[in-house]
Amino acid sequence: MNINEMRERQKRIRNFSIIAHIDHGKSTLADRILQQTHSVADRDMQAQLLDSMDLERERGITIKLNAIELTYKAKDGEDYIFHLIDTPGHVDFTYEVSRSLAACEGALLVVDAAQGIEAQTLANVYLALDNDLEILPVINKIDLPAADPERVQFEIEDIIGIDASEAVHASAKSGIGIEEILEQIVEKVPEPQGDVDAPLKALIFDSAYDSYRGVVLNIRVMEGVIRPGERMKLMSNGKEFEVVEVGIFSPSPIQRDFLMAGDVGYVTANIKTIQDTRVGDTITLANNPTEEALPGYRKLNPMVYAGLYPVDSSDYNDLRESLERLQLNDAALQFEPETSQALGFGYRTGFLGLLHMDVIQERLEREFGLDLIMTAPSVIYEVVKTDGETIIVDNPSMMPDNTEVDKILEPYVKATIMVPNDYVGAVMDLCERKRGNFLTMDYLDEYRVNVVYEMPMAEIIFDFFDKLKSNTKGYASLEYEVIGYKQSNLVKLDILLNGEIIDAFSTIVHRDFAFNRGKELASKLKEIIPRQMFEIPVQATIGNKVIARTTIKAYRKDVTAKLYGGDVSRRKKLLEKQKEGKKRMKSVGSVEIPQEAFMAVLSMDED
Ligand SMILES: Nc1nc2c(ncn2[C@@H]2O[C@H](COP(=O)(O)OP(=O)(O)OP(=O)(O)O)[C@@H](O)[C@H]2O)c(=O)[nH]1
Repeated sequence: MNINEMRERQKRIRNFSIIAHIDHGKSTLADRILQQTHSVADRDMQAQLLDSMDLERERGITIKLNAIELTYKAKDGEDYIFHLIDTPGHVDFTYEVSRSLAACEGALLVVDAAQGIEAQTLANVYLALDNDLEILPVINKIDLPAADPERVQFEIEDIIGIDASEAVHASAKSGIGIEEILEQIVEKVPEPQGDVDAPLKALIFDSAYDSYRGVVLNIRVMEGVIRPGERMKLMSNGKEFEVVEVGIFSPSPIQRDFLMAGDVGYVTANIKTIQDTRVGDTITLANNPTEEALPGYRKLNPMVYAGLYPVDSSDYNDLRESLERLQLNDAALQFEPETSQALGFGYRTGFLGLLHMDVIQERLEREFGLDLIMTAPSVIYEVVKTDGETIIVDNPSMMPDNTEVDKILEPYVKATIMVPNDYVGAVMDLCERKRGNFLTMDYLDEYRVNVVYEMPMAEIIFDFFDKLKSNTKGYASLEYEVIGYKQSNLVKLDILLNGEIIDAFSTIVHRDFAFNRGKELASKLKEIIPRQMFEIPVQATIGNKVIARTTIKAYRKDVTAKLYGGDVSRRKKLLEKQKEGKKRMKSVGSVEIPQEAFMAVLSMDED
């Protein structure tokens, strides 16, 4: 294809993503679009094709980026080339959203016709507006009896401030409005602007590792053309590689002769070391390089830290390799070696939030076959010692002795909670109990209120989100951003089993909560830790002071003994359950501790 043909082709490219709050129907709509453009034969159509990982399918959330090329024959008779770039919907993954938006010119904004706009929708819309994207509102689920598209249309205009008069009324589920959406993409999403004749400038927006092809880079070409056989250069480190293959996903990979300005596709170049490529980096050509790299991405720092330990210590190296793999396209995941007296060798691992943490743990277990113990998550504390030195503590067991601590500062967030009128009282109650300071409250319309609190992040990462959902029948939505550090009256709470401190159980708590939390934790552990051959005293302490004590009694007989002669299948089941439970146990000294125990601190009901 010559340059002029490429310029003609470029006019028919449309790059867009779909932004939506969780559950508003993004994946269902993406599937419909795929179906309508005949990218996938109906019989191959698995529900929710874009969510490629099993894990995503099970959880029903989208956590990895995906880009798919589709061909759409529009009413004007032309074939258009669509690149649909998927984005995750959860608050932890905002950074991935901004990554994919940087590769698009437009975005479909999907809003549930019954739920209306939620806090996270707003956050994503602002990201899209920051990236100068054309936003096409889609009011989805109009088939629901509770749908109120007029109200939602008004909301979009009123709250977001964009014109929604041409918002498509759609039902992704029943296939209503899909064609109208496709036509609007052709008409309203701008064609890509980059010069195909300029030196290559391509943005790496995602990557994955393939054992045959090495690192597979997902790129958006901004300017120029890239072809197999050329020498490409990574602008951040100057490393050069020979391009082996370029292509697109449709949704399975299809090789191409080139990718040009405006295209979204993949590149392989025999890149074997995952550390060589970084998401957000710019690719150019070695013999005709561009002068300036693309802006790249804002670097995100982890907010939450937890210890990750292999149940079987011989898996330690595998754990490191697996974490490196995941880090390849997840720069926010960070880790470094750590040693616990109780758990042995592992990694202190940093995450963006609890969901991110959960997803990483599950991927490690499922995709890499590792059995892991994870300790309770912690935020990062700033500790000013009595000798004037300030240290950073991301692991409660590393907190210096009380006598050496002058003051402890903890991260605070500004939490914006969008909630229907009726639940404002419940939300405020909860925020006050979680040490929140009220900031503002705005009525968005006659039904909904934005309640804004400033709160310690530690309270948010514990069980705030679950409590918020249960106290508002699931109607509240939450968004938060870190605003800085504040001094708090915090203490370290230790747990002793058999008279020995188990470092992995240590937590930092507010002094006012410490007594209750200690008591609750001790009695919870008594429930969770199975009885053993001997009696185990459980103590909660602050400094040297014991604030709570319970005892795990020794067991006397086979758990199934009393079922003898009775129902055999039940006995089998019980034994199987025991076996399963075993897998996730860690021997600490002479005590077997199940994974659940390390998370006990997260699910306490002391307040
Ligand atoms: N009634 C009705 N239900 C819909 C419609 N579109 C999607 N749903 C349902 O809404 C639920 C959520 O849809 P998804 O497509 O998984 O939502 P999502 O926005 O992709 O969610 P995440 O992947 O978690 O971000 C599913 O149970 C869908 O079947 C619709 O038009 N009408």
